[in-house]
Amino acid sequence: MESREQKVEQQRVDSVINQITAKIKSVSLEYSKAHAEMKSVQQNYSANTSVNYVEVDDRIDTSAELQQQRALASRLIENEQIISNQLHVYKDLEQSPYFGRIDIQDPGEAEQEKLYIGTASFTDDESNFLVYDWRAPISAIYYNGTLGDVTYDTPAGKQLTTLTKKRQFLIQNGKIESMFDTNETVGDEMLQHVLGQQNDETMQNIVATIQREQNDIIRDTRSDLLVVQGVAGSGKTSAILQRIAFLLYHSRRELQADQIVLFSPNKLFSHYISDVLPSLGERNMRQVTLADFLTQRLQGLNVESLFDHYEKDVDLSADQQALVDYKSSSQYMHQIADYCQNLEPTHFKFNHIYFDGRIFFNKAAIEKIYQGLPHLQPAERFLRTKNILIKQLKRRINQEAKSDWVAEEIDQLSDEEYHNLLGSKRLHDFQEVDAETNYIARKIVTRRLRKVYDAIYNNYFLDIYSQYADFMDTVAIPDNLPATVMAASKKAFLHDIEFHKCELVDAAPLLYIRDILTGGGQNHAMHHLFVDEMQDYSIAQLQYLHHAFPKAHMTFLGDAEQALFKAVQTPEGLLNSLRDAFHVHHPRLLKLNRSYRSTLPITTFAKALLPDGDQIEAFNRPGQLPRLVIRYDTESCYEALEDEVTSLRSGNGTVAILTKNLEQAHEVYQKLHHENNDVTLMTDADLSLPKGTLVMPIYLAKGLEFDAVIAWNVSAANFPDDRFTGTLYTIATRAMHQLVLISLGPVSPLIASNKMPKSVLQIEHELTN
Ligand SMILES: Nc1ncnc2c1ncn2[C@@H]1O[C@H](COP(=O)(O)OP(=O)(O)OP(=O)(O)O)[C@@H](O)[C@H]1O
Repeated sequence: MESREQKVEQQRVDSVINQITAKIKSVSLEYSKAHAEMKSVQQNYSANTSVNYVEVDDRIDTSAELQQQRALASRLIENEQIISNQLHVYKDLEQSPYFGRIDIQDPGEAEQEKLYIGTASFTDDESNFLVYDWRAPISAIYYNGTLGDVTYDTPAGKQLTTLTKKRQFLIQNGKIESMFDTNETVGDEMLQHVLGQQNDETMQNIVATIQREQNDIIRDTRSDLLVVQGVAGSGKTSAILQRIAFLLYHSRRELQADQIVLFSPNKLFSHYISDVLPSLGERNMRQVTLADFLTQRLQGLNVESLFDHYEKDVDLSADQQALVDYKSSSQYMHQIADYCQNLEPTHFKFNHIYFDGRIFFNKAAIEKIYQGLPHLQPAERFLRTKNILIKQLKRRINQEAKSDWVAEEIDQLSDEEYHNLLGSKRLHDFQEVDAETNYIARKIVTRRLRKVYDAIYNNYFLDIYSQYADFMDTVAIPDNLPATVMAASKKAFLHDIEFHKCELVDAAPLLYIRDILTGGGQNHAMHHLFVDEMQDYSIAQLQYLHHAFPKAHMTFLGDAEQALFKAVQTPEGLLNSLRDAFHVHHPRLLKLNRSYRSTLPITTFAKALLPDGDQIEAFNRPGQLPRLVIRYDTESCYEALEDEVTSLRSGNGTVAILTKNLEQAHEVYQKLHHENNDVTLMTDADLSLPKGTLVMPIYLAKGLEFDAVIAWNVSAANFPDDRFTGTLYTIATRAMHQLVLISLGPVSPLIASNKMPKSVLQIEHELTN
C-alpha cells in the first residue's frame, strides 16, 4: 500500500510532470517552426543549384550565393537539432523526472532545502530548479555523502552543508514504483532491481545507481593519467561513459564530444555502448579500435589485428616471448626516440618517388638535399627537404607546361573543361592571352603530376621500413634476448613488408619512428583519451597513443585478470611504468573491487578461478549455481550443448556460447546451425548483436554481457594450465544470470582444483562404464 509519504511524493511527481508536459508542448511548437523554416531554405537551395553553369561570371556569383544559403541551412539544421535534443530530454523526464532527493541544511539558513536529482535539469517558469542535473556540483552529495556534515566542490571552492535525508525513487511512466530512504550511496534494493533485469541489446546508463567508488572516477577533473583497475563487471565501461557525460557538462564551453576519443576492444562493443551518451542528452565521443587506428595510419599495410594475435600467440618459446616483451616495452620506445634524435644524416633511408612507373625524384638526389642542410633536428631537416622537393616539383611543372603534349591537350579542351580549369580566376585577371594559356597549361600539368605531389606531401620518400630495420640492427638489446632472435625478427619484418603485412608488435614502433622523423602524426586537438580493456595493450602501444594525442588527459581502464594469453601485471606496477613513460604530473590509481554484472553464485565461481580472487566482492544477487556438464565423446557433448541451449533459451533473451578461439566457434556453429536456424556466428566484422543464440570466440565478447553463457569445452585438453586462467575467467564473467560449462573429457585443472570449493558448482557427469 502507498504510504502517506509516498502519496505526497507522488503529488510532487504529478505536478512536475504537468509542467514538463506543458514545456514539451511549447518546445514542440518551436520545433515545428524551426523545421518549416529549415525546409523552406533547403527547397530554395536545391532550386538554386540547377542554375546555368556555363558562364563563368554567373557561376561565381551563384556559388557565393549558394554558399551563403548553405551556411544558413546548416545553422538552421543545427538549431533544429538542438530543439529536437531538448524535446528528447523532456520526453524522458516526463516518464521519469528524477531518481533521487537530498535534503540539505546550509549553515546559517533557517530552512532545509529539498533537491531532486534526475538525468537533466528542469526549471519552472520562474527559473526555480524542479530537477537538478545529476552532474551539477550539489548532486555529488547524492552519490558520495552519508548523512551528516558533507562538503562538495563548486567552481567557487569547497562548500559545506548538512545532509539530512537521502531518498531514492524508481519512477516509471510517471508513477513511483518504489522509494527508499538510505544512508548508503545507493541502497541495494535499487541495484537489485536494475541488475536483475534482462540484458538489453545496448548498454544502459547507470546514472540513478552510481556507486561511490565509480563516482570518484566519473568526477575526477584533476588527474592527467587516471588508471582504473576494476574486476570484471565492476562498471568500468559504465564509469567511462558517465565520466564523458560529466566532462562534457563540466567543460561545456571548452570541450566538444569529438575532442574525446575512446579506444574500444571491438566493433560489437562500439555498438553496444552507443546509446548511453544519447540517453543522457549528449553526443557520442569518437570511437576507434586499435586495429582500425593502426591500419588507418599505416595505409597500404595489412596490420595484424589483436584477434589474429590471439589466434596465434598461444605457444611462444622463451626467446620469442622475450622478443615480444622487449618490443612491447617502454624501453623499446625510448630507444626509438634516442635513435631518431641521434640519427646521422647519412643513415636516413629514402625512397625514389615514381611517376608512371619511372623514377621522378631519385633517392640519391633526395639524400643529397637532406645531407646538404645545416645541423637541425631530424623532423625540421625532413620538413625542409620536403619543401625543397615541392619547389623542384613546381619548377618541373613550369618546364613541362611548355611541352607540346600540353598545348595539344589545351586545344582539345571543351569550353566547360576550360572554364573549370580557370576555377575562380576571371578572364580579365590575365594581362595577356599567353599568361592565361600558361596558367591553364600549368593547371593541366599539375593535375597530371598530382600523384607526385601527394607522394611528397604524404612523406612517401622516407623509407620507414628500412629505417625501422636499421634501428633493429643497431639497437642495444637486453641480455635475455639472443641477437640471433632479433636478427631473425628483422628479417621476418622485411619479408612481411614485401607482402604488405606487419605484425601487431611492430606497428606502434614503426609509426613512432615515422612520426619522430617526419614531425607528423600528432593530434593536438584531442582533450581526452580513454582506453578500455587496457590490459590488451602493450606499454609501447599506450606510449604511442600518448604521443599521438599529446594534449589529452588519459583515462585507462582494465582488469589485469582478464588478460588473454598474457602475463598479469599488478595495477601499481602498471601505473608506475606509465608514469615513468609519460612524465605526467597527476597520476592516480583507482580500484573497483565490487562486481555487479553476475549473480552471486556466478561471481563466486569466477573468483575461485583466480589465485587472488578473494579481493573480488560479489554483489549479492541470488541465482542458480553454475552447472558443469561433462561428456566423454564428441557426439554426446554436442547433444548436451543442444539441450542446454534449448533449456537456457526458454528463460533468457540471449544465450552466448563462448569458445576459446575462432576455429572452435566455427565447429560449434556448424553443428548447431545444422540442427537449429536460430543461431548466429559472430565475426569481428559484425557491428551489432542480435538476440537469440550467439556463438563467438571470447575475444569478440570482451566488454559484453549476456543473459546466459555456455562456456564451450572447458576440458583439461583445451584449458590445460594457468596460461588460460584469464580466458576462462573472462568467459565466466560475461554471464549475467546463468552460466553453464561444458567439458569434453576431463575438466580443466583450473576448475578441478583444490581451490575450487565443491559447493560453487553443480556438476553433472555422464555415467561411463
Ligand atoms: N552502479 C551501477 N548501477 C547499476 N548497474 C551497474 C552499476 N555498475 C555497473 N553496473 C552494471 O554492471 C554491468 C557491468 O558493467 P560494465 O560493463 O561497465 O563493467 P566492466 O567493469 O566494464 O566489465 P568487464 O571488464 O567485465 O567488461 C553492466 O550491466 C552495468 O550496467
